[in-house]
Amino acid sequence: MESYIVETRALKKYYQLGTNVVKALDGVDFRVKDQEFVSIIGKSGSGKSTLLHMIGGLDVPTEGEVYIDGKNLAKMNREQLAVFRRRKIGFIFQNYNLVPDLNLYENVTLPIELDGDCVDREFIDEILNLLKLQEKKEALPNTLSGGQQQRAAIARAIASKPSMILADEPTGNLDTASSHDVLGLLKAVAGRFKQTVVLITHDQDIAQLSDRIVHIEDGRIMRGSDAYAGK
Ligand SMILES: Nc1ncnc2c1ncn2[C@@H]1O[C@H](COP(=O)(O)OP(=O)(O)OP(=O)(O)O)[C@@H](O)[C@H]1O
Repeated sequence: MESYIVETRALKKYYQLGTNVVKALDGVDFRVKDQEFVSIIGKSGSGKSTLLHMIGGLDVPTEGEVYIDGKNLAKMNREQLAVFRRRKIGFIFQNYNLVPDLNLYENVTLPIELDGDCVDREFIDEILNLLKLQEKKEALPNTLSGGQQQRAAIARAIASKPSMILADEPTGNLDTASSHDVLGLLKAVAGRFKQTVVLITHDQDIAQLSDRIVHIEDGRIMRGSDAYAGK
């Protein structure tokens, strides 16, 4: 049987708003193979972020299960889930989330330091080289361009050597040229370090850079858009 690094089964997330129920996810079976680069594409409000949050263990489903590397997230306690998130997953968000008082290098190594781990300086240098940030190591975030800040956020996500990168609209604040630049680099770096990438976008051009595109609409994966569906 094929094994997947990500597998959701009949995943549902409902929000009760007054007398209304918002079905953010309504029965999602989503699978990702190890080292795949998958884009999830869909309109605003279709459920993309909700799905990514469930995969990353940032939120709990109303029904259904999430398996990462064959492990059911619902079976983990808080502590195990926190360790799982830190070790396995690198998150990249649209607004970079860099710490303004720390320079680029310090931002990139912060999660490793917080985890009490040793910083692998050679590895960090290699990442910064690949992301074309070597010259900017000492720079504070507010002196960097949007593209540079997002590349710094990518470096930070990769620095702790997670097996999977979850990226929520990482190019949402960038112009077209920078978006392609950043995405191309993310793809190259993830390939180099054998990382799986799940990326959310509403931009068809960006999605084209991935190995596979999954369409989501009204909390459901559209028929035929998941290449593994029915297998
Ligand atoms: N905490 C919440 N409480 C109530 N409704 C929510 C909550 N979070 C999300 N929703 C609703 O769930 C649906 C899916 O939201 P989600 O953020 O996953 O969409 P999205 O596809 O990521 O949208 P966008 O592209 O605008 O970020 C939307 O209708 C949203 O309003």
